[in-house]
Amino acid sequence: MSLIQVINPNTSLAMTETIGQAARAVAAPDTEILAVCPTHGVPSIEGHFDEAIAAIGVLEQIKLGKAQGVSGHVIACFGDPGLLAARELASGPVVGIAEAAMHTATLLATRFSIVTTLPRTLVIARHLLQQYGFSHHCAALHAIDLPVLALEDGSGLAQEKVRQRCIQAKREDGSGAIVLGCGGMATLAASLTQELGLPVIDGVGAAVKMVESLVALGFGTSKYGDLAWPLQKHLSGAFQHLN
Ligand SMILES: NC(=O)NC1=NC(=O)NC1=O
Repeated sequence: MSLIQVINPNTSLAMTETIGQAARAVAAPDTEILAVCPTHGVPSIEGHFDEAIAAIGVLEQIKLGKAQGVSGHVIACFGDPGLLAARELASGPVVGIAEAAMHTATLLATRFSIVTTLPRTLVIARHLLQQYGFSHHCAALHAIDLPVLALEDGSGLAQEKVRQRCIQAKREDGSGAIVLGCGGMATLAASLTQELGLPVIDGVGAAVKMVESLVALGFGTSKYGDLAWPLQKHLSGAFQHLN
């Protein structure tokens, strides 16, 4: 039995539920999904400032997950906030949804497009493409120009905008696959794949399967080199609980 912690780095309980649903939809029968979010922090992550705040919440959840004996962790925000810091802290594998979705797309198509939320988050996706080495695989990036939490307002407007942008990307980009650039879009992937006739990839599901595979192969995060345990220091004030 594997217990995989899926961390929504923002504090939206509705989005945590959406993300948990997407994770459970693909999890193996012997995998239990523990969908969590920080108790304090930022309600949605839409820029560098939000990512910095969210990263602390990710580290708190990693620490809690370790104490609960989880086999591995998913960081379910498309900016992969705190990913390398989380890997220093974690024993098991830690996979971010952007990284997972991009890797998956390159296994299915020679070029992919990304459809995300606000235009100001496009640069974050571009930075990740460079960091992970996928810049030359990404044909185009699109933003629906709606805030992250519009995906949870029940109107269906954001979901329809995602659908329209995916149709446009298929028509214009020459991409063979599309990556959904927000954890809150996770439950849209299967229906869009069906409708568009090409892989529309949700990073939550991709990351859950990658963590399952890494655990099944007997791998945890390397503790040799820069991802070794954090150096022992006394953390003070608001960070004492991370000691
Ligand atoms: N590009 C994004 O929309 N990133 C995200 N912000 C969140 O709060 N969750 C995401 O996945």
